[in-house]
Amino acid sequence: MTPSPAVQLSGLSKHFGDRVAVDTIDLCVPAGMFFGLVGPNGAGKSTLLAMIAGLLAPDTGCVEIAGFDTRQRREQALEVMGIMLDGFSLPERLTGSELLEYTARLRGVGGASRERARDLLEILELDRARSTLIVDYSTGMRKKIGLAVAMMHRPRVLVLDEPFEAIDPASAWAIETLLGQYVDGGGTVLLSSHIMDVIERTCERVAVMNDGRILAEGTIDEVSAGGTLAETFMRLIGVPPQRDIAWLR
Ligand SMILES: Nc1ncnc2c1ncn2[C@@H]1O[C@H](COP(=O)(O)OP(=O)(O)OP(=O)(O)O)[C@@H](O)[C@H]1O
Repeated sequence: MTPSPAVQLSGLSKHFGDRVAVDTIDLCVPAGMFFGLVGPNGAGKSTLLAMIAGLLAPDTGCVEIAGFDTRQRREQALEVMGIMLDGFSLPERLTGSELLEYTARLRGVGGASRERARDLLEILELDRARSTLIVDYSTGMRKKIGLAVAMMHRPRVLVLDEPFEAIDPASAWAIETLLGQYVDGGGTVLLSSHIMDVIERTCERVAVMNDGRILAEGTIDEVSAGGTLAETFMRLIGVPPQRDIAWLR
């Protein structure tokens, strides 16, 4: 029997007033896939990911995570998912280790929690800040602890909104390796990013989004069509108009 797709979206839409943030999207992310979502600012990526994560109710359509409908079988869908979304608040008065211990208890990780927390803190180079409160973390450190929280219960599907934003190159490499291992072990990653070379290097498939719609979807080679992903992006989205600004000279 073929496994259910990790993420299946059918006719998903979301409006904010007159603005259509997500416009009737159908998308299938197969299990075991490293999948990238790219698009310009305001394309609707965060809105789409928030609906997938079950944190924003769609106006129309449905989301299934590993075969579980996020409305009808919400508990099961949330159980199999790890999420890191933009603007997700963290408990500021805990240290990174305390937050992972707390997450492990909430998620019922049990005896494996110490080893997992140690591995994640080490790989994400947060172990040196073991006793630092989250309120004192840098932006990049907050991203990294958010990723560790998402991974602690070893979910089947990881939904990550811009996990490489504000991350230094060495840490980005560590995160790429970590996510690569997770996918090699059968996990599914769905992430958004503005960093095209990371998407090209890590993802098997990519979707290009603009104005709430998916303009192209396929393997990196299919979507890039002999060029680079950045070139395809510019071709599909268009380049902002350029003009000479006299006062800059
Ligand atoms: N809570 C909200 N209320 C009103 N409008 C919103 C809200 N959230 C998003 N929008 C609008 O929906 C559209 C899509 O926004 P979204 O944040 O999903 O884009 P994005 O692709 O994630 O952008 P970025 O790359 O800049 O993070 C934008 O026009 C945005 O202004």
